[in-house]
Amino acid sequence: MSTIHIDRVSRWFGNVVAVNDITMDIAPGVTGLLGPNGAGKSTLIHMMGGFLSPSNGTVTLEPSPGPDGKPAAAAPIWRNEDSYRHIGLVPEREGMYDFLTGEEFVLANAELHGLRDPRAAAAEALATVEMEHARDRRISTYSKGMRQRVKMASALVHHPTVLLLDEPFNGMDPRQRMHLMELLRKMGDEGRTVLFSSHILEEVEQLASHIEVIVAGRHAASGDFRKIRRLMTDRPHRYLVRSSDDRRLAAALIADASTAGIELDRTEQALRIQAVDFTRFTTLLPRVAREHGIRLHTVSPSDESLESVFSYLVAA
Ligand SMILES: Nc1ncnc2c1ncn2[C@@H]1O[C@H](COP(=O)(O)OP(=O)(O)OP(=O)(O)O)[C@@H](O)[C@H]1O
Repeated sequence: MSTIHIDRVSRWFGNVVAVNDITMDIAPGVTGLLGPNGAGKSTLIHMMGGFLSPSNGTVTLEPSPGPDGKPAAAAPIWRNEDSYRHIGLVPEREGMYDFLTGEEFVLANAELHGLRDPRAAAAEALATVEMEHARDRRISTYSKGMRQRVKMASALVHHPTVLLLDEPFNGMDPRQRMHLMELLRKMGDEGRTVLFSSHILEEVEQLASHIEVIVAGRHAASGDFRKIRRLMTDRPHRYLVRSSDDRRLAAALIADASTAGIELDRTEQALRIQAVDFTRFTTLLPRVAREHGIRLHTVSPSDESLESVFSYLVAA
């Protein structure tokens, strides 16, 4: 069982601050790292994997106890060869050695780790991701999903206790996605520390028992899916509503506590409604319309994008 401790970590590139003073622990089991594009997920993962040095703060690995059962000392990951034995990283980048076969690619990593029987280890890792059938084909002939799986095999070849995956489901078809989810879930259940990044909430919901949210380089929220979901549904929601009588509808809705503000948008010829209690408002609106004989023409959320949800979480 390994834990990664991220302590007041920042990373900047020139004057771009990609990760800004983040503190969190990644414990055994499956953790989802959720955040919109450009949030700093890849940068954070690369620091956890020892591919990138923090500009400030420390990323340390507290490895599983050795064969004698004694807990090993926590050590910084950056430039620490020993920690690389515990970590497998599946990068998002497609840049691979296209001229190699899948097997050669995985074998190269097995050799780099100095494994006793690299060939057997590579064969086992390729079998784990169901890629034996294509092991002799060049990577240049692989589909996106196959490339993803061969990267995964390469990251798993030395049986790491920590597996880090950057946007692993990108480009996968539903079957491959399900298979990878099963695999990651199994690894989490075995007590490995699995962290994957995603900007898709539903993906994270299906797999992660614990979620860390980062936005614009900052740690925005942490908890289980229900807690994060609650933060999202409890936030003010904005709707654009068009009806047969906007003024009467506005007057009737504003009387209810679930509605925080209503304005008449003349250009859109619609009401802009801010609701504070999502569940209550969604039952209130059709009821009020029915009671007043008003027909609803359009009801559309005007800020449902993940970005706006995230910006709310950050401001909270
Ligand atoms: N090598 C680099 N040089 C300059 N800026 C960088 C570098 N790497 C990342 N950045 C910047 O740091 C910020 C965070 O990038 P990062 O790739 O970590 O985000 P992300 O959450 O993984 O996004 P995505 O999902 O789009 O990959 C972005 O503004 C990005 O442009």
